[in-house]
Amino acid sequence: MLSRTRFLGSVSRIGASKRFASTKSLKETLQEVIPSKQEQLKKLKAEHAQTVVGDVKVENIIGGMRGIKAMLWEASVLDPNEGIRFHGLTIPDCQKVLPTAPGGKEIIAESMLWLLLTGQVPSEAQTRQLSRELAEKGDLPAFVEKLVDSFPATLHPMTQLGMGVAALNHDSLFQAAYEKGIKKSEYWTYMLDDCINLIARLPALAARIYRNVYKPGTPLPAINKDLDLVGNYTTMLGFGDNHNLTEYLRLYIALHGDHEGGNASAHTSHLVGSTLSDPYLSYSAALFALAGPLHGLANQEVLRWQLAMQAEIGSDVSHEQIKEYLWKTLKGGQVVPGYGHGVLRQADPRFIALQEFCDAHPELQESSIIRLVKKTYEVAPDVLKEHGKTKNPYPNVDATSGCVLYHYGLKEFKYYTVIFGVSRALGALTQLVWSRALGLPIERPKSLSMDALEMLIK
Ligand SMILES: CC(=O)SCCNC(=O)CCNC(=O)[C@H](O)C(C)(C)COP(=O)(O)OP(=O)(O)OC[C@H]1O[C@@H](n2cnc3c(N)ncnc32)[C@H](O)[C@@H]1OP(=O)(O)O
Ligand SMILES: O=C([O-])CC(=O)C(=O)O
Repeated sequence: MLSRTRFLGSVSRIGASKRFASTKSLKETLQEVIPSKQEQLKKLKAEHAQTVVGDVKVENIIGGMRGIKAMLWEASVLDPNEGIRFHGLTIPDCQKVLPTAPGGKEIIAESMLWLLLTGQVPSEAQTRQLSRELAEKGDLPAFVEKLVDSFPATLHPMTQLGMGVAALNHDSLFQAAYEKGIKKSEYWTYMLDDCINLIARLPALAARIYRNVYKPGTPLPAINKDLDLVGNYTTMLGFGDNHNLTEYLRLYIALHGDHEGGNASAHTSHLVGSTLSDPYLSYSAALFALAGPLHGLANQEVLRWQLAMQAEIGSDVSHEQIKEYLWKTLKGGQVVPGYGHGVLRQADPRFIALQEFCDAHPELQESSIIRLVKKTYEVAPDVLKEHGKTKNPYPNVDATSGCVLYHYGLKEFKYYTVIFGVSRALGALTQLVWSRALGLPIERPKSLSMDALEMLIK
């Protein structure tokens, strides 16, 4: 198991620029950071355009492009064994240096967003300033409220979220400016404004969907200008008085924010954005990728699977009983949800961080579903190794994320991927700003038919 202590040494490697951000606003900070990144890209193009950094095998082409280094993504890089680093910072590094909410211990969305966008650790004051800006911009336009209210409660919450986000493009500043005719060098500023407006509005949209589907007729509280984004989100969901759930959601939303660029949701937003679609349309598309059970929807599937296990074999079970249940799932031709990964080859450090949250909260240690998740983790890797198919027999973040929500009373698991969707905006939208600041082109890889591939091989 990867331990938190294993990572602590890396905090000392954080560069001075990352530790001491100035008092400038987010836009001013980006204005300062962008020229050196533009210069870095110019140099890479001039000096290394023809340098080979990998080769493409037939297995990559027919295997979901796994392993091909083919995208620029600034905010985070994923190592198969160590997991994610955000601008070089591991999760424990971030837990040490990123500002939390007043009275809270967990990283908040605003400090993670600042880090992702600028590569700098924000000060407390900058974090609060961003919280206020997001709260001030958080209300939904009336027509979007009406649209969401018109959806049948039977429409999956992720479909509702994607449609709501797409409709918000009515107010896209980038699209309006593009129509007027702005210079390429100005694209990123309008992108940034759209991205901030979208992130600000996600809690109200996502909470409205929750209320409509699961708590119809209950009043949605107004946004509190003195609360952070997730504090407001939890309050609007109706769980504002549960401090531990609020803290858990802060951590959850910060950690799920970015996972480099190749994952299906981030890649989708990058692809759509590369056509100069605005951030609302780009991120709406990303949400529909996140809604697949092999990706974000796995957190709903994990809970469904763990509850079915609990119903069949009980809560107080032996390793042997869990092993048998795992084999039953595998022999039934199904995947074990929450295990395996396209890149990771060790337990996901996000999983570890969420498990540590559970270990630090006595009410979670006593929870039968959390105990079952932990016990499953003690057995599943060996079973998956013996099964011999998956390249990574270890848990990913989804193996535990939904089960904690369930324990805290947020039991409607079809809603869980919506929370992931509120989070993934941090990283996907960050890259849209950077793609425009760096002037990246439309994405258009080459495809081949099997006949064409065979000709190439000959
Ligand atoms: C936030 C996230 O998106 S994290 C991922 C969430 N998804 C899940 O937890 C769903 C379960 N896991 C999976 O389906 C896969 O591991 C994925 C989709 C995450 C990664 O897929 P791949 O990169 O193709 O995995 P890999 O190369 O290891 O797959 C090889 C084989 O092992 C199988 N396999 C992979 N993971 C599992 C698993 N958890 N249980 C059973 N079989 C598995 C694959 O289905 C594949 O079988 P096939 O050859 O019959 O097609
Ligand atoms: O990286 C991936 O492919 C899937 C994943 O864990 C994420 O997107 O958070």
